[in-house]
Amino acid sequence: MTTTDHTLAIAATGLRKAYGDKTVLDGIDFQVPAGTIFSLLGPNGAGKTTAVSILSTLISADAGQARIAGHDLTAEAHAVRGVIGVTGQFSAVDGLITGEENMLLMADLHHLSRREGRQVTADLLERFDLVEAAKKPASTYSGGMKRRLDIAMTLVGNPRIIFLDEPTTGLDPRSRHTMWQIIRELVSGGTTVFLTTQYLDEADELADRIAVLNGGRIVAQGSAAELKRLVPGGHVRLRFADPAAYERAATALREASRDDDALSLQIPSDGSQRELRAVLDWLDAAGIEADELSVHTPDLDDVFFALTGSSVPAQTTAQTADKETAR
Ligand SMILES: Nc1ncnc2c1ncn2[C@@H]1O[C@H](COP(=O)(O)OP(=O)(O)OP(=O)(O)O)[C@@H](O)[C@H]1O
Repeated sequence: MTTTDHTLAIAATGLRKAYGDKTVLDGIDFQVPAGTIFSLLGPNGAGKTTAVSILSTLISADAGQARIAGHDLTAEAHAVRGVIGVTGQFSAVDGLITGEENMLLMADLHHLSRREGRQVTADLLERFDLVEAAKKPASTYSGGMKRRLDIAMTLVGNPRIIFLDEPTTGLDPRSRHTMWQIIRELVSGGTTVFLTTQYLDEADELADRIAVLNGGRIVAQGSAAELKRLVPGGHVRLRFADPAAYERAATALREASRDDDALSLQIPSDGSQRELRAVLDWLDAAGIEADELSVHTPDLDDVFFALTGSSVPAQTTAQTADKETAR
């Protein structure tokens, strides 16, 4: 890695944590460059929340070290708290008071003057589309509104690094997309985001780097594209309208698997330009024209399954868009 230390928002080495004889984190290492989104992806109980709790100084690790914005997690815990914001699964929102009052309370906690507090609150309520709801008790907010308020409250302290622990769990598809948009905007403004999720499509959409956590260990780490290359499953699909052309192609292309009903052939491929060109050249040389050619690259579902051996949460499978690209 070429990144020098001061450009790293988070650097963790050998983090361990056990509860009794149950090892939750078994020595995990990762680095998060400033201004990027890092996603810790793992099934229920993998240890994601534990990792966030350690990195945000809520609990201490049994072993290992971490630096947050250059500050040592244990020796400089106070400085660490000054640069981070945390939005957890259990919201900090107080339902009995209004959204605006929740924000003002946060401004007080950060020792902002009354004027500053009012200004920041007004700006953030506007930015998170909560102006209309601002004077209503937060208990009347929808799940998506509560999450937005929660993040807005986290931003009052102007943190450079934000930990978002499963920010879209339980949200409907529209609210999830709004949340993704919010996260992207945060990062384009220079904030670093450490995101935990059990949703592969979420990590795929947002993260610059993804670490797959399973059984207390990071079993793979890389960009979504790098992770997808770890697993087989890529192929090119040729579809024919003319049964005779289909037959000719199927006879000549022995390695292809056939789907006689759909008149389509599937050829294993890594989806690279070179392999795609080979298929096109072969079609040209044989004088066969396919009516449709599509490339399927393995998606994170395939990766997750291959790495963790566990099945993917049902919601994720349903929401994962078809990754086929047709021409
Ligand atoms: N305070 C605690 N005492 C004992 N066990 C704990 C404690 N906190 C967490 N655990 C255990 O550690 C494991 C990891 O929990 P953690 O909450 O970090 O997982 P997670 O990946 O965030 O899962 P989820 O997606 O369900 O929130 C779980 O088996 C959990 O039961």
